[in-house]
Amino acid sequence: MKATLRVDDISAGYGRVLAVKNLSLSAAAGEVVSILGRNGAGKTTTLLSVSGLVKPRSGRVSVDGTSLRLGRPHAASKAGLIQVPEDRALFTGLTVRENLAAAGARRKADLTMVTDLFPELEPLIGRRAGLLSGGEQQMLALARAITLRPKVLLVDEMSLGLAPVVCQRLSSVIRGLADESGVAVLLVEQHLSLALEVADRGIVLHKGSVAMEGTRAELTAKRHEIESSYMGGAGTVEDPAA
Ligand SMILES: Nc1ncnc2c1ncn2[C@@H]1O[C@H](COP(=O)(O)OP(=O)(O)OP(=O)(O)O)[C@@H](O)[C@H]1O
Repeated sequence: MKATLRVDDISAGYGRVLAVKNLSLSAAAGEVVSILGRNGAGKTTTLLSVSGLVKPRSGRVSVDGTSLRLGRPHAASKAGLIQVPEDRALFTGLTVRENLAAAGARRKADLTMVTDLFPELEPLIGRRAGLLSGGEQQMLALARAITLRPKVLLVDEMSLGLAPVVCQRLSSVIRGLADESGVAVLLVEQHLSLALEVADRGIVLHKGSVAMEGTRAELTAKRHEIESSYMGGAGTVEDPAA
């Protein structure tokens, strides 16, 4: 399968901390790839390296075979790499409609697309984002990213703090987006069963490196090992100079 997103041998970090080491991954159109691992394993840094918000020290990120200049978020989004940030980054004092407009989704077709995907948001369109529930806020954050028509959607910790039923709802939208619109998805997820349910493939990070990777079936067969060795507890990379 031809990769839409290809990440080759990237290393990235902060000061003396090397958070991601020689990491490679790919995602094809219509494929959902989960990035798993415990706190500090390097999942968010991987996404930020792809979306250009962190500049990797080395390596290559390409979309449809074209290399991107590293550390350029605007170029990354123009190339179709759209990130849903972990903290949702909504304007809480603005309405749902205004939040969408601020992201460039002003046309009627954009709003129709959002309410088709998330009918739950339709009656809330004039409500301030700060008054929405956590699940509704996450729907809005996801909707906002989708209206930018991503080739590759980068989703960070979507399920954090949300009820299981809301997580199921969000992951079914993500699955639908991949299946019906051919969007490639990189999904950072702490919730193993949710990640395995929605993903086609997954990679497990440990201390900034890929410790395991496989298809959903392969990772599901190893879920106990993943859980005991690579999820929960601290997996933070050590500062070599500390
Ligand atoms: N802004 C930063 N400055 C310095 N170190 C950082 C920064 N952000 C992350 N780190 C460190 O980089 C390493 C990887 O962090 P990262 O956030 O990528 O991991 P993660 O797997 O996404 O963890 P979490 O699930 O807690 O978000 C950790 O050691 C973390 O402490």
